Amino acid sequence: MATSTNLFEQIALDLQVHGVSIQSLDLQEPALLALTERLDILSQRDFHRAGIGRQEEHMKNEQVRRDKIHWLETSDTHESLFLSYMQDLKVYLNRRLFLGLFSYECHFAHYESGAFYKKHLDAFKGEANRVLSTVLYLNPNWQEGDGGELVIYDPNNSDEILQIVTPNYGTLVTFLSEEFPHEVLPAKKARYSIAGWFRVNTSVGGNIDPPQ
Ligand SMILES: O=C(O)CCC(=O)C(=O)O
Ligand SMILES: [Fe+2]
Repeated sequence: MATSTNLFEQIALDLQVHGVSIQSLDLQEPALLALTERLDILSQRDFHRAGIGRQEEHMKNEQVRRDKIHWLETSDTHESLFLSYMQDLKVYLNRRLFLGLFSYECHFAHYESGAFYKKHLDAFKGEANRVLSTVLYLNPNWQEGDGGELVIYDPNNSDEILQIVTPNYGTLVTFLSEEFPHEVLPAKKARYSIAGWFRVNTSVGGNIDPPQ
């Protein structure tokens, strides 16, 4: 935790001032190295098309997003290392910004060449309990021209581009889920990332949601 304190503080400041943060992890960070190792072990069979529902939803879904995902779980030692790193970030941000973040969930995402994710919000005001979105990129040597940029739009004018982020290895993007529309431009080669969400606890009547 000690070595990541500067980064966590920087993220807290960015969020406080801008609501969005673009930083880089230390490239020797064990949690990052663990993810790289895990990606080597996972096969394409471990990835599933994101958000598949009924057949017609599947068709609609295809127009919106084309990534394939694999959820992280604490039962895997590599995945667990990253989850506990994000747990540390959660504790830090709660202390620093009083966000009341309760849980974190995340998945690997694989965008094949040609895959994209159209402009969307990760949460809707008043409805969702997703508070903070995070995206960490796992692509060494991503070149200009490889596409796959994350485009973040102005919350007050969703046609106005705020930031264009190259999905470079170690880059960590954090933003307020209800505020910032964003999209992934078509990738021209395989693109890997971890997309995740911190949630608040929306328990009612003593039922804990999300479950711990
Ligand atoms: O991979 C990215 O850059 C963003 C992914 C995203 O927006 C999502 O999974 O909700
Ligand atoms: Fe998103």
